[in-house]
Amino acid sequence: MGGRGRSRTQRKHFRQSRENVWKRSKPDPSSQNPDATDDAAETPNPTWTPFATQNSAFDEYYKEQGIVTSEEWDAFVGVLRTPLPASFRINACSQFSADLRSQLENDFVQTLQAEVVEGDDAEAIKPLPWYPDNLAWHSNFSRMQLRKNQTLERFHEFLKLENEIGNITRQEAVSMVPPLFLNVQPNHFVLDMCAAPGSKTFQLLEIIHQSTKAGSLPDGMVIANDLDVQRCNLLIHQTKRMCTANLIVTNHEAQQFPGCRLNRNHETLETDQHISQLLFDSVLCDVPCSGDGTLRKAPDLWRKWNTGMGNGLYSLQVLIAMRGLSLLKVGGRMVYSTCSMNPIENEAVVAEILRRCGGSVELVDVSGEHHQLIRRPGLRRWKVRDKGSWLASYRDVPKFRKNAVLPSMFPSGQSYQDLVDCNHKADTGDDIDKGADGNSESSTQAVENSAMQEFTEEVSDLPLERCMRIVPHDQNTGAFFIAVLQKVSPIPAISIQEKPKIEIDKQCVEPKIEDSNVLQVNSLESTKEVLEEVNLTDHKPRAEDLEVGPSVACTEQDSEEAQEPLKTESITKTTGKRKLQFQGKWRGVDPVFFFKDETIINSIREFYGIDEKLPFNGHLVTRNNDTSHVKRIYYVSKSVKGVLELNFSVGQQLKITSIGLKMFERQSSREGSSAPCAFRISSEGLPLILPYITKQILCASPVDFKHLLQYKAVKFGDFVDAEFGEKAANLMPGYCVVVLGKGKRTASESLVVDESTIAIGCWKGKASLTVMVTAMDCRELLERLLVRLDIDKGPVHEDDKPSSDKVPVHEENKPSSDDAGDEVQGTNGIDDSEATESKQ
Ligand SMILES: C[S@@+](CC[C@H](N)C(=O)[O-])C[C@H]1O[C@@H](n2cnc3c(N)ncnc32)[C@H](O)[C@@H]1O
Repeated sequence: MGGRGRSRTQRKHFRQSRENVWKRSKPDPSSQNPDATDDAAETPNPTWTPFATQNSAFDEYYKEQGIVTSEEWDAFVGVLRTPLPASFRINACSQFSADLRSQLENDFVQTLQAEVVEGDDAEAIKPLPWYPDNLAWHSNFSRMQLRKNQTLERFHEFLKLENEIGNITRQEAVSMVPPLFLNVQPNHFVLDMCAAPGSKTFQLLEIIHQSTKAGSLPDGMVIANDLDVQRCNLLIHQTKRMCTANLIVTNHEAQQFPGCRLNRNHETLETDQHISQLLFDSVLCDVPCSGDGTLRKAPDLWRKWNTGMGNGLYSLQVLIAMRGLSLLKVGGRMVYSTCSMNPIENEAVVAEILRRCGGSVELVDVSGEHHQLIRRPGLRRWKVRDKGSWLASYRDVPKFRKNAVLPSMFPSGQSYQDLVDCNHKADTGDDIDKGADGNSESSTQAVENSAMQEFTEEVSDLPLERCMRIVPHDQNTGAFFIAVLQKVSPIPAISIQEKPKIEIDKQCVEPKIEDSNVLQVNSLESTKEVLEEVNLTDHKPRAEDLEVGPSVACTEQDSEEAQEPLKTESITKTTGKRKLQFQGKWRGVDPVFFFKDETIINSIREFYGIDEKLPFNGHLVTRNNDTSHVKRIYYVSKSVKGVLELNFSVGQQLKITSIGLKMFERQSSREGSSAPCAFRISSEGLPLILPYITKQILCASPVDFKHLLQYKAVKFGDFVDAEFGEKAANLMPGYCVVVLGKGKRTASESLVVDESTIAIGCWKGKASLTVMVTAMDCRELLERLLVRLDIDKGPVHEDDKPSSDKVPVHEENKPSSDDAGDEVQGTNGIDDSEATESKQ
């Protein structure tokens, strides 16, 4: 499973208004820097001037924080000012992962080396040493070079195509690190709290699926959540390439992610309920951040950077991380990560959550894991900068800034009063260990001294050196911060003394960084205090998110009612065919229904001869309760089914934007007029269902399979293997599956499906077979087959040689797609455009 998504690109929906990173259309005199000329060679436009890759506030800030030594400073900023080299990852679940790796190792490594600038001894491309199995690669070409340099075209085309298909993912090297430290297992329930655009979700799914056999599904699952709907769509598009039935995409504020806890009454009622609340084995908390670790990719940030960006996000980051920990099972791991270098968004957040969890959460020492990854220890001392002043302790915070600068942002995590109290305790001898000499007076004095010391330069007493900071000049990457946390016991009931008032200095914070590291200022406006584990009250949805029907103000009562899914059906008068419109609980999101229409299910099972071993009961869902209008039927794994059942029992607390694997699609009227079954198998669903299909399936010789991919439609009489042509002619009209045969007498071969089996969906028309695979997928599959089977040079087996009356199909005599064209709406007419089925 996975990595064989045959989806059509719908990029236009997702193109962000992101500025092109290393060029600027209109010169901005205020930000021009005559010294920053190092990227000028990249552009063909002589009037182009590079970004000002300098910001004195940035320099002052990070020099003072000491994230690198003063001797290293020049090397550090020097690398930050150069474009980021491209990196990518082979999808471990792809059928072609070994082929792709071998192509990189044996072909591109050599051919691309010629393109490396003379005198530069760096490798053109190389595997990232810390990533398992040579699956992640670093290239010394920037994205711009790949786009502009014609001799790199073949490699660039390779990256684009394989990325689109889902065989590789282009991803920043450092962004691949957090999932590696999560220790995810195939049976894990994983929560990815801030998941869009989804590169780490994809990695997590790969791990879940890593040892899955053909036709089976892992026990684990991933819930990928993001606050931003548009970005959720991008995430759905990304993860569709994975072809997984083990994913739910949700759209919540992560700090209020619902716990879906069943109350006791429910529990007694639903005796067969397997899951009684949402708790996860692993949580990825890749929070929104200021993103200055991405400066090499987004140099525009040089101009925008200011200290308010990090300070303003601190409270939200703490809230999200706390929510993640409360949803984590005891014994589970949570990785907290940012692409920011700022200690306020990093060590200060980690320190605060450790304090709040009071020993129930440990910061894990991962220095022995993935040791080839060069990382620096986390800081134990830092300062806060606010409104142009350096603050060494909370004592230094002016009164009017006390709402914006919090005690917990400082290394001691204490307010002045806390320290005074602490000294007082020391004075009275409470809670203070006697000194080794038993001299309490000297101990008290020592504490006082240390408290006073902290006023001048605070040092955290937590083991923050266990955090990891990746800096760009260590291994030619972006920057990243990672902390691995383990929950060792339930989080105690603590009263949060510090009520973090989320106050953003809007003058300081730039609200738009249109990148994967988006700063979401608006999300903060509705942020509330996180619910502690002990009072994990059921999540109350935001009123504005609830579907209450047109022009009805949402009252508290409405939202209560909305918690009862059955009562939320409302009849809406529409002008179209559909009079009855079932509204879901969440505004703008189609509701999820278990699909139980026996007539349709039986007709599908019967038509394709689907073995009963593939369970349908409770595994099929739709986004439309009107079965006569259902367009798509999705398949969900057992784990996802369990979560869905729980979600129904708790009043649909989860706002689900996407769920499961698209398995069946209704034939359009043109396609389906002559087909006995109204549904075809979707290309995403084919790998899962393939081992269970016993009808409408044929095995083609490599030559005939190649011809299908090349010509898209082949007349029955034109197949090289006449027996295959005959069998194809005898199929029922409509959708069918053609498997690439391995043996000699392919058409009569008994079908054995395993992970390496390659199959495509076709349409059986009156006179021909027509492939139902996108042009791009055909191209990619052909390329892979040519490499793997060496079939370009002619028939693979002697017996397959065409006889004089079985002339192979050439371009000039390629079969007309007359009959197929009548029925198939564009041979590749697979419409993947909708993330959810709002138009069903
Ligand atoms: C650093 S990016 C995540 C990158 C992602 N993990 C990946 O690897 O592709 C942060 C994400 O957090 C989302 N976000 C911002 N505020 C949020 C909130 N309160 N709850 C959930 N997501 C939020 C943003 O929309 C953004 O997509």
